[in-house]
Amino acid sequence: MKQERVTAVAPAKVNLYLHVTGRRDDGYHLLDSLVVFTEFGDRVTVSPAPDLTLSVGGPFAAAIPNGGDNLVLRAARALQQAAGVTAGAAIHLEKFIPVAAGVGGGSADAAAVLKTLMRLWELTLEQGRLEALALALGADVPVCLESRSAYMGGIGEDLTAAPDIPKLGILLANPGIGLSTPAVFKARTSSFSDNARLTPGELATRTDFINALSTRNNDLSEPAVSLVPEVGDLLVALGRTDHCLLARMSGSGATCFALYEDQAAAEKAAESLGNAWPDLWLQASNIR
Ligand SMILES: C[C@@](CO)(OP(=O)(O)O)[C@H](O)COP(=O)(O)OP(=O)(O)OC[C@H]1O[C@@H](n2ccc(N)nc2=O)[C@H](O)[C@@H]1O
Ligand SMILES: Nc1ncnc2c1ncn2[C@@H]1O[C@H](COP(=O)(O)OP(=O)(O)O)[C@@H](O)[C@H]1O
Repeated sequence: MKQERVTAVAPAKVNLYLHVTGRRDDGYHLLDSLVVFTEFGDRVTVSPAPDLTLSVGGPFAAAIPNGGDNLVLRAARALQQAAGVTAGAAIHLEKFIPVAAGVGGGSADAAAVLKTLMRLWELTLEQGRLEALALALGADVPVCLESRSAYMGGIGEDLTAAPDIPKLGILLANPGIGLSTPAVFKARTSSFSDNARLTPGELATRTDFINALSTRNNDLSEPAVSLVPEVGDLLVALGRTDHCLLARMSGSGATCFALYEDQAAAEKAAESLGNAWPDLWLQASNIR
């Protein structure tokens, strides 16, 4: 039956650890990261229409381009071309994820629009072609297609599903300052790190998992703090919230996260942190 309207959540991405393990000749960096997704995210809706159009709503609508530069329209056009589609679509994006924030908002939107348009246009695209199309849109788009916990290698295209990870609540916190991904990679001064995938034993219990994560890093937080010192203050503040298990920056920042036993503890932490730091953007959720 022809789809009238297809909706999907575009979940925020979090790098629980991120090691920079090398650099390619073209300047892209090789990564080793455990990537997870939150229950919180943007929302993408596509409906039949003769042309491709985009409308954007939600709290961060004004922070993204609403024309052809928007990743959502770039993704839709790339899919149209790859599959030889002549139909259009009216795309509506509700933007709840902060922008240029290290939580993959644009990548999640691009992945969600690929998935929803494939259903709307009743397309089957070979998985390898879809993944190549996703990677051409951004290094984080392939992992967002699955939106499941995964180890990410290469520049983002080498994905391995992660075993089940213990249930955890998460608090996302953003100081309201955008950080450019290339600028953060460029500001790195330290040497390359090793790959550091977790062993099955390190995933056995929540305590084992948190201990294991504590021995890994986000190699981009040092350069991010050098560019935006507020990120360092935020990490200290998150680490001091009641029952915080781990506080760290995600991706190239500036969003930081803290892990808790459940969402209720994350919500309590959000309340106390919000009182102390009123212009902070805060969102409690669970890891999916
Ligand atoms: C750092 C990460 C970690 O998950 O997340 P974010 O901070 O963006 O959320 C990602 O690798 C980002 O992915 P994404 O944001 O899609 O990157 P792209 O648009 O492809 O690349 C933007 C720029 O970042 C740098 N870049 C990106 C990925 C990578 N593996 N090495 C790099 O050096 C390059 O300078 C590139 O020109
Ligand atoms: N739909 C979109 N959502 C977010 N950012 C977008 C979108 N389309 C284009 N952009 C641009 O992509 C850049 C990266 O944004 P984002 O994906 O939020 O960053 P990050 O990967 O660091 O979380 C920003 O400069 C933004 O203007």
